[in-house]
Amino acid sequence: MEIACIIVAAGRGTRAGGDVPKQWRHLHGRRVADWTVAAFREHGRIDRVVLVLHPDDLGQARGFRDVLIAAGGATRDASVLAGLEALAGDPPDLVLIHDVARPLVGPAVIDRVIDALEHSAGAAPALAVTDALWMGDGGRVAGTQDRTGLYRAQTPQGFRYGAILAAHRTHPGGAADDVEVARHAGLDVAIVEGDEANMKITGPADFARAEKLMQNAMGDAMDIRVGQGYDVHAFEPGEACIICGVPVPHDKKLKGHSDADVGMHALTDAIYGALAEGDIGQHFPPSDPQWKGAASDIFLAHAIELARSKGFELANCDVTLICERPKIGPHAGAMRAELARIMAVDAERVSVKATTSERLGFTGREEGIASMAVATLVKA
Ligand SMILES: Nc1ccn([C@@H]2O[C@H](COP(=O)(O)OP(=O)(O)OP(=O)(O)O)[C@@H](O)[C@H]2O)c(=O)n1
Ligand SMILES: C[C@](O)(CO)[C@H](O)COP(=O)(O)O
Repeated sequence: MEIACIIVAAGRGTRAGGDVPKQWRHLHGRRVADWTVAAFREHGRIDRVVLVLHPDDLGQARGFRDVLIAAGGATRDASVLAGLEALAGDPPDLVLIHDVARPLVGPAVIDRVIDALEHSAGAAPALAVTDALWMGDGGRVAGTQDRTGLYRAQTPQGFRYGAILAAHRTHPGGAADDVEVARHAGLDVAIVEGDEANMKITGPADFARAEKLMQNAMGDAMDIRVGQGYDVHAFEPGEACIICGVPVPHDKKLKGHSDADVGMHALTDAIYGALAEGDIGQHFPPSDPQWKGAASDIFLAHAIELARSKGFELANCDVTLICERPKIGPHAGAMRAELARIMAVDAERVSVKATTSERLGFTGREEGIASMAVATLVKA
């Protein structure tokens, strides 16, 4: 049974406000979209993830690995249809459709939806309404509404792929969700238990609520790991050194099998160290010709993905570069930003600093650069 997930992320988040659409704002150190994508990529039963982006946001696609990107439409249902069409060439058996704005979706809700699809053409999580319901008019109560049998709908909403594709293709548009589209096409939809934590970030105040829920989820079973890394590369004739992903003009370059990015190598080793997963040489042997001249972001991205696959997030990292020259200070901000981009974390969690060795030893003689790094990983 092949299962795909479509995450719709092409909305503009007008009700949430802010300088950027809500899916690109940070929550507990990562973008909302990163949390949502990770919830499905790290769920063992989902084979493929499609992320539907607004055409103006397609540049964000490079921040996601092993995710199929589709361009969304002007409405939520147009974006869902774009995601479904992106799978049509190689159709899955089942598809789950989820709002990017629900980053706190947990594995149990996803499992309940998938399990219900064994016996139903559609299944979706919901919570029974427990508050009294009123009609309002001009700030006054104008009537009451019986809440019996009423539910608050959540996502992911799951369906047999062929049936929901056909339903969306023929729907006139304007549906609030995919259950409405499915029911319009005569499909039966089962209700499974939702989760209060699976809230949708809609208004400005929802960020604070989501942050609190995220902190609770992280704090429940705190598992903290610390790792250190150390690396050295010698100079050779050249015009620039690549350090923490940033080309720094110099009258020498660093010598190595890859791009010799001494800072990024130390940080990568710190992450492997925190995971007790050996070191960079074990994962990317220098004897292997495919890593010759490789950009070191591959190594760092691998280490952080390994951490995430084990349920860890980077709490912070600190890289120290030891050299007389080139001067690191003017480039430290760009280095932090680049390391943060590769690891998909907030730059505020990434430190890059430098020191000299007071002209002592090999760094003092300007024969090369040394780097030390520390990384802290936290498991939710
Ligand atoms: N044209 C659209 C509109 C919405 N969505 C997605 O549908 C989900 C639910 O929509 P909502 O919370 O309303 O998000 P926005 O449309 O972004 O918010 P707003 O209505 O406040 O602008 C979100 O994941 C949103 O990105 C989409 O993919 N394409
Ligand atoms: C699909 C949905 O999340 C179900 O609750 C919701 O209807 C979509 O968001 P919107 O605020 O209604 O656009």
